[in-house]
Amino acid sequence: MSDFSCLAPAKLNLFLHITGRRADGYHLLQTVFQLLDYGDTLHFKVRADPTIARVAAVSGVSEASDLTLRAARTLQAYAGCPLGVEIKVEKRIPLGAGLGGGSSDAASTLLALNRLWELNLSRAQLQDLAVSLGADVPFFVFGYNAFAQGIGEQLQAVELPLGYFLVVTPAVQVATTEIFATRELTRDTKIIKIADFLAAQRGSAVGADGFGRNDMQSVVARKYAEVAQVLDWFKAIAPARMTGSGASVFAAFHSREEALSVQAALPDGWHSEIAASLESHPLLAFAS
Ligand SMILES: C[C@](O)(CO)[C@H](O)COP(=O)(O)OP(=O)(O)OC[C@H]1O[C@@H](n2ccc(N)nc2=O)[C@H](O)[C@@H]1O
Ligand SMILES: Nc1ncnc2c1ncn2[C@@H]1O[C@H](COP(=O)(O)OP(=O)(O)OP(=O)(O)O)[C@@H](O)[C@H]1O
Repeated sequence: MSDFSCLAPAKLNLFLHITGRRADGYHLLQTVFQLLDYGDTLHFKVRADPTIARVAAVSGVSEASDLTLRAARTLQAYAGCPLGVEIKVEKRIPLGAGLGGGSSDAASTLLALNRLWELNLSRAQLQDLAVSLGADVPFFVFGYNAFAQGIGEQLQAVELPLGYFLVVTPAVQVATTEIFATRELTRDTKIIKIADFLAAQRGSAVGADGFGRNDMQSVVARKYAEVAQVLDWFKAIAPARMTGSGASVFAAFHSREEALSVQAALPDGWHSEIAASLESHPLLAFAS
């Protein structure tokens, strides 16, 4: 069906610090987002009438909550665009895994339709629209590996070393809202300067393992035994950490071979991917 197809890449949070809370209840974060070369594939077919439709449902995602449709409708209304689109998502990024799948699908929809509908909106305008779709969406529109603050919408590009990530996703979906609402969550981690992270990373391993932590990890591991089990397994093998609000856990390696050898040792039945780091969103050149 497709006029245009593109990747909606997954992300990792290399560390995730919760430093406070806004008056509206949203949490203030400091995090480094790493783009991966693996993700969903989106297909778009522009329509001459204003209909926005999905060709096939993503399993477990209702029409009303589908972030690709919400992104397209938000953009159409903002720009007063008379055109429509049919969208098909080939889903690879597991749901509720902390890999930003829905957010990335939404951002790629904004970037692709800005070009396909010939709207010429600026990146800053798209980022403003993005935050209304979810806290992780502005990062994917920004399109570079980034240090993020605020609720994730204040972004600063960072150069990260190239590397390979083994991402293990237990068979549970973690609800981000539930974890942010947990009373025992640490919400007062000391504010860092990005220079601290960059200095720690210089000359050290990819993924800057060791720098900072994921403040949601202990809460998620207590609630979801499957996540605790994956973190435990890695203890004797390689430094590993949860991404976002989980459930995925990742470890960083210098070569694909190293990642493959650890993957080969995983217990039978565990779902895993090996992904390389990506410097920028593949749609950036197309969308601007
Ligand atoms: C955990 C992260 O993935 C880290 O990158 C993000 O902070 C979550 O981003 P997201 O999935 O795009 O989250 P959203 O869909 O915007 O928010 C889901 C819910 O999580 C809570 N939420 C989210 C982001 C944030 N900074 N503080 C929050 O308290 C809010 O209750 C919100 O209603
Ligand atoms: N295209 C989509 N792909 C995945 N989830 C979607 C999509 N559209 C809407 N959603 C909804 O968003 C919810 C969160 O999905 P997602 O996979 O992005 O979570 P996540 O990886 O934990 O995200 P994050 O890292 O941003 O917290 C899903 O449970 C689903 O209801």
